[in-house]
Amino acid sequence: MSERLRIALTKGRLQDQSVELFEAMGLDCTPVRHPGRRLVHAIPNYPLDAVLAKAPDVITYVEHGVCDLGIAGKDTILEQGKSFYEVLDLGFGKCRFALAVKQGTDFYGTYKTRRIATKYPNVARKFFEEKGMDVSIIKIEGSVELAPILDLADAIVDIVETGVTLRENGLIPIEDVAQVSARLIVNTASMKLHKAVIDDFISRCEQELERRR
Ligand SMILES: Nc1ncnc2c1ncn2[C@@H]1O[C@H](COP(=O)(O)OP(=O)(O)OP(=O)(O)O)[C@@H](O)[C@H]1O
Ligand SMILES: O=P(O)(O)OC[C@H]1O[C@H](OP(=O)(O)OP(=O)(O)O)[C@H](O)[C@@H]1O
Repeated sequence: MSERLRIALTKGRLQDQSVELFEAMGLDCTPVRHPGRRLVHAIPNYPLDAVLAKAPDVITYVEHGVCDLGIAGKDTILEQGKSFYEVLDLGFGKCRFALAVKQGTDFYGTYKTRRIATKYPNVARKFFEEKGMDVSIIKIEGSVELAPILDLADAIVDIVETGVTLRENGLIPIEDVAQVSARLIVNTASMKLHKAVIDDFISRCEQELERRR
């Protein structure tokens, strides 16, 4: 295996668990554990460079083929589309997309066009299209729970993990939209060009995931 692969890791919540997975697979992740401000790190004992990127950019880098592999949440994958292979559910970063409203709101009991605030407009649009409901989507960049409080929106579609953020802001989930967890994704051309090393990487991942079951 002479060629080196490049993997884009989602910075933030998924980063530590990605590194723990790699270490359990036998990869020396010392450089990624102490990144400083560096964004690219060579794995010394495996032909792999790890790139630290924001979630939507992980998808962009893999789709463009400048990274062969990526780890991204299913939330980002559902939002951004997928012209890549999604090969493994990595079993961490578990949360869900939910539709949530202010406590006491009868969301379905009106004929008015509902206003939906979300960081994930494509996911929200598809969810309501499948219900045949006409809604107005308002894109928010974060702390989406503010939108119903400020009366900008009738409901939100957002990630829920423990439910604490909803609860502390007087909101309740009324419907699940989709389950979310971290996924391993692969560029379609890389899968052919670097088949041996990518197969090796995937099978190491699978062995570790199997051991965890
Ligand atoms: N409670 C949670 N809230 C948000 N994302 C979560 C949660 N639990 C797991 N995740 C996963 O972690 C990924 C990265 O989330 P993280 O909040 O670190 O970055 P982000 O959504 O880009 O936020 P920020 O812009 O604040 O960095 C999400 O795309 C999702 O797949
Ligand atoms: O159910 P919980 O465990 O409370 O987690 C869910 C919250 O975490 C995420 O927000 P994040 O911290 O990423 O900040 P953001 O809203 O600015 O994206 C998400 O958007 C929810 O607000």
